[in-house]
Amino acid sequence: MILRLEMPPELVLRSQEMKQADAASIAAGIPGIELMRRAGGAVAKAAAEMLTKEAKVVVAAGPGQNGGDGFVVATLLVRQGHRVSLGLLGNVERLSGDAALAAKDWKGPVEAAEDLPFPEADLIVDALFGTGIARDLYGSARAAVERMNASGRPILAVDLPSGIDGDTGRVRGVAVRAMRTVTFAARKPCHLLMPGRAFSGDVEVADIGITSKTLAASGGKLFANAPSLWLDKLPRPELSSHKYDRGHTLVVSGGATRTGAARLAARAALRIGSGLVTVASPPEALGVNAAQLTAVMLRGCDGPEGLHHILQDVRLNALVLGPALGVHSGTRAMVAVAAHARRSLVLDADALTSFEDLASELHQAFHYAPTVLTPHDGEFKRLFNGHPDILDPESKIERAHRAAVYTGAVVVLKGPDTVIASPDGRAAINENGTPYLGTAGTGDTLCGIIAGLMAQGMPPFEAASAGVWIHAEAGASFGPGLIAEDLAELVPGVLRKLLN
Ligand SMILES: NC(=O)C1=CN([C@@H]2O[C@H](COP(=O)(O)OP(=O)(O)OC[C@H]3O[C@@H](n4cnc5c(N)ncnc54)[C@H](O)[C@@H]3O)[C@@H](O)[C@H]2O)[C@@H](O)CC1
Ligand SMILES: Nc1ncnc2c1ncn2[C@@H]1O[C@H](COP(=O)(O)OP(=O)(O)O)[C@@H](O)[C@H]1O
Ligand SMILES: [K+]
Repeated sequence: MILRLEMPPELVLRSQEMKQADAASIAAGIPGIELMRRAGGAVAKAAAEMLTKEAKVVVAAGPGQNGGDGFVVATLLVRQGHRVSLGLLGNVERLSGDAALAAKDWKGPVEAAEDLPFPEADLIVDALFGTGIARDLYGSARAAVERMNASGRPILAVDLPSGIDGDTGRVRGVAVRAMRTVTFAARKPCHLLMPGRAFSGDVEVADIGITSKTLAASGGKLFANAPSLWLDKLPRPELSSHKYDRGHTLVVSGGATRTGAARLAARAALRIGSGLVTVASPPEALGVNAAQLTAVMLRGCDGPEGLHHILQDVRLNALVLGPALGVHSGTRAMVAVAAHARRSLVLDADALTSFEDLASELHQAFHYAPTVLTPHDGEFKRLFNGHPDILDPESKIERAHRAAVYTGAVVVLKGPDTVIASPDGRAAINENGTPYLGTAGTGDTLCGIIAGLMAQGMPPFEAASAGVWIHAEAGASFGPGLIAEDLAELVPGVLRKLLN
């Protein structure tokens, strides 16, 4: 992964926002057909890179403007000397707007999309549906997609793979499995969210003349998670810094047989730069924790009262609660103590599951202190069980956002496509992870990284986004055989790249 540190944050636009950006560009003087020609031109260029001379290209065009792009691509590839078959879903007379104009330039025959000779193609161009998909595919649309996939030939998708929902990344019945996708002006959520990301192949963003100002005015709150989003807020120790300037993170440990999670989080907090880190341990686990901690400090902590007592020390400015704490009322009471103490807080695992059916106790609970919740899907469902307004949206971004608004916390909804959502409407989608992160204890490490960043003064949305990215980058740099213990040790290498 190449770090592009000076880049502005990369905006991701939803279908409606993209439509608005198209309309604003047209109003500003770029005719719609010109945008379509540029879009088709970019796809034709990508196609040409994948083709040898006089190759056989099969273009499948849909009934909307995505199909219009397909007509432009077909026309350009014929001019370049390729043998092109074009098929349409529906008939040419029913095309409208710019797609109808683009179709006029096409001088070849128009076949039925579902009957195209896909198996004979050197390259298939998928221009069936883009951002305008409105329902699940059936009938001839479904047949065309199934035949395209069954051919085993390489597929280049126009804007997004047909059948994928642009905003959610969900498969609408069936979807094209593309080798490569050329999209326009900005990536759409489906290029980053699963399963759309997997269907998109390599994604390239073509500049079709829509300015970054227009894009920002049309969207502006959804980002691809990358250093450009938070690097300016990543803590760097000053020449004069001492450890107390770099924050003090407290991680609460589980009982005698459940202490590993806290130590994983604590070590990660130390590695990310928290000046001091303390594990708060139940009395019966002090021995086992003491035997395995060195730079991390240790204190006895007997339940919620013990935590309240420890937090009288105002230098303890960030907390991790949840990993291996146990699912019970005592854990809920500790969350209440922590929220009341108004320190930076990361809640994970049992601290979330302990509120199963009791999410209303967390309603607006975190408005007063920087708080990050880090549920995986299962924890999220348990936590918001009985809150269909939060659980039901098909978009992972929307679910995370609603949970953030409900609780007042930044929500990190984990997975291969982790979404970080702030109550203020900002959200980021992470994409630099690796499936090797799916191993016991990596979530505990993530908590420690985020808390350690907040301990150093990083605001919660940026700390969560940076933490998720650094964690994923560390995991990806190791790859096969990764275990949670490796992660904290890989953090310095990632930090070195970011801070140098
Ligand atoms: N000026 C613009 O707005 C530009 C638009 N562009 C292209 O336009 C696309 C968006 O165009 P549209 O909004 O027309 O949307 P689409 O072309 O993605 O699809 C809409 C069409 O498909 C039909 N449809 C939707 N779901 C269906 C289903 N399940 N089964 C059968 N038919 C279905 C709709 O009735 C409509 O005719 C973008 O993805 C992009 O490729 C580009 O040309 C760039 C410029
Ligand atoms: N397929 C995947 N690709 C990328 N990241 C993944 C994948 N599967 C899991 N992860 C990441 O691994 C971590 C697992 O956390 P979690 O489920 O809480 O595990 P644990 O409770 O064992 O610590 C999360 O950061 C998650 O985003
Ligand atoms: K498409």
